[in-house]
Amino acid sequence: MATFTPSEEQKQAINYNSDMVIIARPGSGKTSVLSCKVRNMVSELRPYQGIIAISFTNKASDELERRCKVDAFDTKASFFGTIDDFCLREIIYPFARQFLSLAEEVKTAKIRELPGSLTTMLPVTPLEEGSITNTISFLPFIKESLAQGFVPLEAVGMLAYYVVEKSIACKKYLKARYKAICVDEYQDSGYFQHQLFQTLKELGLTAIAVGDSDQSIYAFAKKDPKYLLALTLPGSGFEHFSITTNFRCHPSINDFALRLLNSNHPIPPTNDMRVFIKTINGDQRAMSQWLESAIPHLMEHYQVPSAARVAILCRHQHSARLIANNLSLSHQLLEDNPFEIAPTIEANLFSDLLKLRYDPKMTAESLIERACKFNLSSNERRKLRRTVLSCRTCLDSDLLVKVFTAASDLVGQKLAPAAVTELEGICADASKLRWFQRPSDNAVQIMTLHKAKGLEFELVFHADLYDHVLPSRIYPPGTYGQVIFENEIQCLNLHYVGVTRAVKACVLMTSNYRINGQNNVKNGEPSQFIGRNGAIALPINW
Ligand SMILES: Nc1ncnc2c1ncn2[C@@H]1O[C@H](COP(=O)(O)OP(=O)(O)OP(=O)(O)O)[C@@H](O)[C@H]1O
Repeated sequence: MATFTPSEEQKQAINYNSDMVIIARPGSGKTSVLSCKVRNMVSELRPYQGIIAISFTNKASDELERRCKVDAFDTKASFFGTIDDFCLREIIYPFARQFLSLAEEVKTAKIRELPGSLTTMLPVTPLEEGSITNTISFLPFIKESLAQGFVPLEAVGMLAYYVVEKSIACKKYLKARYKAICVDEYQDSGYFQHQLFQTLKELGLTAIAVGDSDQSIYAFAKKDPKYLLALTLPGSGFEHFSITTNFRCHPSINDFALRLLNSNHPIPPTNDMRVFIKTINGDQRAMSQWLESAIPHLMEHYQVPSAARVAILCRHQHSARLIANNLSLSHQLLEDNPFEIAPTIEANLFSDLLKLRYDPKMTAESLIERACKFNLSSNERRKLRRTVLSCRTCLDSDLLVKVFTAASDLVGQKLAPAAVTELEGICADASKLRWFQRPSDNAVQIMTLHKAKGLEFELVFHADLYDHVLPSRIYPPGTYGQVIFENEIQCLNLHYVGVTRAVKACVLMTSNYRINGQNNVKNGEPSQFIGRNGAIALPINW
């Protein structure tokens, strides 16, 4: 923290001590601001109290936690994790039993994994359209799922809100234990997350929301920036702050990105333009060939010290895989592992324990804290630490048993055997274990734009800039011949997120052919976003 000297805007946001909403542009230091705020607030608390710090992904949460704990700072009984983690660990598991009958062993499951006898109980209205007023119609399904030992993942928010509303003990606990709630990436909040946030504020917790509606990219999952915007309206009860200076990107990248969103954003003349465009003759495979020489060349030119600071970002996973398969430079392709696709409590624990095996910087203590094991005797704590650390030191042949045992001990109950099916497959396959290893210093990072959210790289190659891909199109009946984009603003936000990941230079990439998700070769027409609002990238002709 010693190296962080806040700007005036950042200082104002750090020093304000009540309910607030911070609109933070890309690279404007929201993680730095949030960690400062958390540390300031925690200093005033008793040892058994803490702050709820919610991030969108475990990766973002780890980063916030790491920054808060710099110099062995004691964050007391604070909670760092995702909203689903919080709902399950702090609300549903401890309090739902008070008035709902739960099976002895309960595990989270996606609706598609539930037995048909349960899913037939779902009402016609999809769960994503659940609200306070129609919760009652979902209750028979939720109650029966719990009785049979399942918490339906899609209903976690609804159930948590229902439990908080019904349980006085839960309200008292949350009020006594936590003094504030900070939610990062609020633009990607859903309905019940927003309701819960407001309820915690009404309970007396200081409520802090941070986000940027221009980085909203999860509308397909029913997340909506309208909840963030509602907090900025007069009368919302939230003081509104903005932090606008982009400390990450070269000024020419920042101006280019802002011009994409706003046709009036001025672009000052520069002889050091850092947004480029390369049109490849061929498809994604030819793109890989060009990248073979372009990456080392631009790394040298911009003095990028390691290939891990270089990213190739794609709209779709199949494109990322295609580029990776044809790139002989050392690279790491970030793929969705099954634990990320269905982030149950068990899945998160397995994932963390496997990461701990390969990452010497991760501590057993951080996993114990994440599991909210605060009331252990020093003997119990030592024993648990040993069990967790055995996942790092054991032989490959013992990995499955060690991870399963450590996860069960962290949860405090033996996990259901069904939870280990994925784990078995992963522990037995060296190529799958690579998902959990830290990126090597000399591997170019290849991932989707969604995965790049919240990350930064010195050099970014932003691929998939094709018509039909970014933006994608829809063809409603009776609109033959018309060009209709599918959620153009979300597509634009995704492009904006991609460009603003770059610190030193960003290369936009398109090609005259493209291979689609069905492996068919199509004509590659350039994306409508290229040149949008007069944001002109410098062509690369070599
Ligand atoms: N006051 C400051 N002075 C100099 N550098 C800063 C300052 N604040 C933040 N930074 C740097 O700017 C970069 C972006 O900060 P951070 O990662 O916190 O941004 P962010 O707002 O979380 O970004 P995004 O929303 O795009 O993910 C980091 O490298 C950080 O160290």
